[in-house]
Amino acid sequence: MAAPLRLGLAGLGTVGIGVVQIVQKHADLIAARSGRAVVITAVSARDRTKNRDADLSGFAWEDDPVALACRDDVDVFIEVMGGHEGPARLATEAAIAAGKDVVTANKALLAHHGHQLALSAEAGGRVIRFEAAVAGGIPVIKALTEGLAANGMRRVMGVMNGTCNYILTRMEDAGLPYDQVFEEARQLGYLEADPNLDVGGIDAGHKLSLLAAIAFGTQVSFDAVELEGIGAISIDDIRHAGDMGYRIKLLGVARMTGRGLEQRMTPCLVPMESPLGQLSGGTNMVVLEGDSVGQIVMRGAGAGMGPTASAVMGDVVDIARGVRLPVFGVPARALVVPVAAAVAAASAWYLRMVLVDKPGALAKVATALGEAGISIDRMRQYGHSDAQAPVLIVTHKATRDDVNDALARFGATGVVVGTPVALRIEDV
Ligand SMILES: NC(=O)C1=CN([C@@H]2O[C@H](COP(=O)(O)OP(=O)(O)OC[C@H]3O[C@@H](n4cnc5c(N)ncnc54)[C@H](OP(=O)(O)O)[C@@H]3O)[C@@H](O)[C@H]2O)C=CC1
Ligand SMILES: N[C@@H](CCO)C(=O)O
Repeated sequence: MAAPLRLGLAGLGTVGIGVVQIVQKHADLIAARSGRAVVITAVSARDRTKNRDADLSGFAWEDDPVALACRDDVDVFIEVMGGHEGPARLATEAAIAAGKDVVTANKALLAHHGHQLALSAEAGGRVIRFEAAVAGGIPVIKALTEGLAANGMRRVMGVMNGTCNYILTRMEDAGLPYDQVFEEARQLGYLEADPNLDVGGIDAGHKLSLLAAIAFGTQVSFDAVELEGIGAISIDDIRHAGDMGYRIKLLGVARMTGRGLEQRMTPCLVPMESPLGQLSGGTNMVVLEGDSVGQIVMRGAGAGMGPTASAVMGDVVDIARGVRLPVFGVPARALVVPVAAAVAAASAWYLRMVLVDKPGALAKVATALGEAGISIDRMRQYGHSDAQAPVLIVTHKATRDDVNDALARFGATGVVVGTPVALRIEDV
């Protein structure tokens, strides 16, 4: 049998301890599948005295993750600390410079620095693997990079932030407002230290930018992702969307259009009976569409100790087996700089507004839509006892610019109360 593959593990939190547990529990199985033993030689975290619910006595300790990354007895540096700057970036760069392969769960690091890291790693003949960084335990990177390698990808999309999906489904199931469910999620420990990473769509946007790079052979371009969080979604929208046969999801969509690369992570309506519409709780779902394979739907745990460590160790086993692929599927130097699509493709839209209940109000709104070039598909007015009427409109296909034009025209009608809500309906 070949010499053992030696791991240096930086980060002993949720994911790091999950990695330790898998290495210890499945040492024989991993050795059999890898053709060599896989061992942890050294670890690093901030606080050496912390009780970590795992036996770490057989591992050397480094206070500094950069020192860990450079140790002679480390072949693969596993970065599960988090953060796109500071120790995660420094130690990953040091590991590559020291000739180590890298496995990371850190989507923020790769969304911001993935291209440069990939160039450095590939120049030195090293690999960076990041299955755990996108949709946790779902092996979507492997599916896209390997199983679908012979497809021209049409679209990748998905619900890739479990916390947001938990919040939206809990609002619907319990009939609770956003603020209350957000607080519940905080108490359950679901939210990132900076909750805006979750509810602002940033975490999921990081993940989408990595999928888009592989799917379309482009340099990671997180800055070009259109981001909109779930903070403005009301229980009224969830109910009304349901009345029209839809569920609201924080949905990421990436596709290459004639106008450039479209990447957006925004709240969207999807048909209730679709796989995405049926996705409840903290689960993730990724949908991959290739020109030969058609549509593939992958569903599973997007976070948590076991699922995320499973993905990290899947990458480690690949390295132990000798699998060596370019970081983003094609050599980093061949990845093209994407042109960002200035306007996303047209889609149907859900519009919710409150109208002054007086003759001709609805006609004024319909005229404004017509003037903006938007055709109405369906419309619904709710019964009401006061002088203000809630109205829902589902449009035929329109661009965001058309919708913005219509919203501006609504203001001039004098019959729309407050700010209307406009949400894209994704054709899934
Ligand atoms: N948790 C999850 O379900 C998922 C996490 N990820 C990603 O995995 C990574 C790790 O997440 P998670 O395990 O949840 O994070 P945790 O906060 O649970 O753990 C982070 C670990 O990193 C250590 N650490 C932080 N800063 C330093 C430093 N300066 N020097 C040395 N060690 C440091 C911490 O040390 P100490 O314990 O001493 O404080 C801790 O052990 C992140 O990039 C995250 O986005 C990806 C998918 C899912
Ligand atoms: N905060 C993330 C963790 C996994 O990346 C989520 O809720 O999905």
